[in-house]
Amino acid sequence: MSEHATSDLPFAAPPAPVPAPPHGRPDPAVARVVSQLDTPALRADFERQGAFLYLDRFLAPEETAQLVALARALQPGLNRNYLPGHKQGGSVSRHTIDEKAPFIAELYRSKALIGWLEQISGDPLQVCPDGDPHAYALYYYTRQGDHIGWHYDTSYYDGRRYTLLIGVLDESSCRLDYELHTRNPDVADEPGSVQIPPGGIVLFDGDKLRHRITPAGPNEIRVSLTFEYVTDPGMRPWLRFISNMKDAVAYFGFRQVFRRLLGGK
Ligand SMILES: O=C(O)CCC(=O)C(=O)O
Ligand SMILES: [Fe+2]
Repeated sequence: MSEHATSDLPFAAPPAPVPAPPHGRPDPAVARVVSQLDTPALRADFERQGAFLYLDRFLAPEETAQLVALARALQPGLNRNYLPGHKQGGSVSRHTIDEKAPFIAELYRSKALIGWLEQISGDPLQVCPDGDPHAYALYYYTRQGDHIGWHYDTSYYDGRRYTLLIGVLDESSCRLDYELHTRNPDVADEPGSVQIPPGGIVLFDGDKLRHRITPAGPNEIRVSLTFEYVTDPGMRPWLRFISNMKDAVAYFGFRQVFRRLLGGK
């Protein structure tokens, strides 16, 4: 079901060492960025689009460059999955990120970022519990046909689940296709399609946005970073089981998802 891939790198260079963090922490950089945005107008856009927002520019160039360097450095350790008809691609879980790319973990917890997302969504937001391998993760589309079929980012939590996608690398023809308002009988469905440039973002309520990533062509690469925030981090035990199984099979592999339960690293 999964393998460690090292042979599909479209880069000539050998894997780079994990780069040192840039000067300064991500939080002040995000604070600077969001202070320059017209947040009330963006909140209105989010509402009008049924809990969806796309910004082609968000992160500052330094933080974006850091993400690009980390994505390239972590690529050799990714976990590849193939679910016929639904998904093919690679991912790096929050556990690997914690070990090798703490800059990303810090960005995830940035108070300025979470505060801004709360303003846009209108919901008080919390980070996901430590055991959730999906709390923050990198997705890689590096082989021809890598894609994710139509789906919702269903919340298994007791509260709502928001997904923040951050564009990291896009040298691909992949598109994020989506349909707004599908769960709202009073508003007509509204299709759309974007590519997320490095440093751009997409924010949505996972239960409201039907979306997919179209298949990569040959010699293409796309990497996106996903952050998941919730309004209530409680989860019923059997839904936790389903969520863990989905993450093990579709994303990160059993070792990453169940390593705490199994007592391993
Ligand atoms: O790669 C992306 O940008 C989004 C992937 C996605 O929709 C998912 O894994 O649920
Ligand atoms: Fe998704």
